Amino acid sequence: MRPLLAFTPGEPAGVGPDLAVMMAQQHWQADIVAIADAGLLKQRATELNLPLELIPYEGARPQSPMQPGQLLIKHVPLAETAIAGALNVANGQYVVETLSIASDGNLSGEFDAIVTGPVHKGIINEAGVAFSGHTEFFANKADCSDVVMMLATEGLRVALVTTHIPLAYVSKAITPERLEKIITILDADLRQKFGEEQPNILVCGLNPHAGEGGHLGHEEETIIAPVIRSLQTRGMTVSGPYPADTVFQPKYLESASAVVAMYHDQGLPVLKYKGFGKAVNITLGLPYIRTSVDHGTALDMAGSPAINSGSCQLAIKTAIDMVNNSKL
Ligand SMILES: NC(=O)c1ccc[n+]([C@@H]2O[C@H](COP(=O)([O-])OP(=O)(O)OC[C@H]3O[C@@H](n4cnc5c(N)ncnc54)[C@H](O)[C@@H]3O)[C@@H](O)[C@H]2O)c1
Ligand SMILES: N[C@H](C(=O)O)[C@H](O)COP(=O)(O)O
Repeated sequence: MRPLLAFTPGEPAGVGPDLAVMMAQQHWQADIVAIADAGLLKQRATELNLPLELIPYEGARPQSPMQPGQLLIKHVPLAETAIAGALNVANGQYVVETLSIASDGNLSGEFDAIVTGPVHKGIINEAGVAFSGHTEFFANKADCSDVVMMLATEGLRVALVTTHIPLAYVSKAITPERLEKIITILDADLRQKFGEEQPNILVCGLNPHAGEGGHLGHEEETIIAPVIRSLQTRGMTVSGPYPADTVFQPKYLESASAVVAMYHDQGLPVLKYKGFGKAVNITLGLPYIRTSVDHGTALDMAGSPAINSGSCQLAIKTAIDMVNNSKL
């Protein structure tokens, strides 16, 4: 059976609606349902001068695949007409509503995966919804206390121990329990969803030079190294803590399945420098598959044919591959 994916374009003033129109021009080995305002997608198709026939999705898988230029749509109305590039707090709830529908549909088994376009975290908060990111939102909706944000590009995967929290909170958030859960989820999903027989996981330290033997911080000696030793005794191939400024070199990465970074901006700038526009964001540990683009709302590019849709294409392809791998 062909996978059925839910696609949420995200922020209506950003590039997400354009990405929905662009990806509808391609033939996919899956059926894709956009969960969005139908008029918004039509408007962007006109701005991009691309054909778009929206086929209402009634809850049943289509009999035959969509043709290029066609897209299944589950219509969710905007509060106000969206203007490309102009955030509107009135539409903040709309974005959250599309994510909720996608989440519910995946939890019930209606969809096989969610692929998300970029949201603007700030405007959703201004709309009165406490929101730090899709990762945390979907984890909460699925009642998962721990999930893993992993970004992947050719030759590098980076998984994060902490995600969207202020830097000032990071050290306290790195507990032995959390670190052990994150690496355990990563190891399990690399096996189950990426077909790795014995994942090789490299773990960064938190402090400069991985604490320099305790002279520049103690988290390596008190938390990270003991967790690594404990996981090694459980048969995992996990090593570190490595200084984050030296681990990202071919000597280490050539045999690595993933690098575990302690916080968002320890790992993601390296990943995005290597592969921005060619990377995918994957949430591990959810009861369903979720992938996303590697970029934000790019308000300055909304409605422009110069948008790079590479990451969106990779996010869809990765979701399809993961669904198919999970069925093996
Ligand atoms: N997946 C997501 O939902 C996601 C990911 C990252 C950031 N964000 C959010 O996006 C908002 C804006 O963040 P930002 O400005 O730091 O990053 P951004 O990725 O939106 O933009 C950074 C730069 O990259 C360019 N760019 C980004 N995507 C592009 C594309 N597909 N094609 C061409 N150029 C592109 C932009 O024009 C801009 O110059 C923030 O609210 C942030 O939290 C969301
Ligand atoms: N941390 C992600 C990135 O930098 O690409 C981004 O903010 C999206 O995260 P969510 O998938 O949790 O929204």
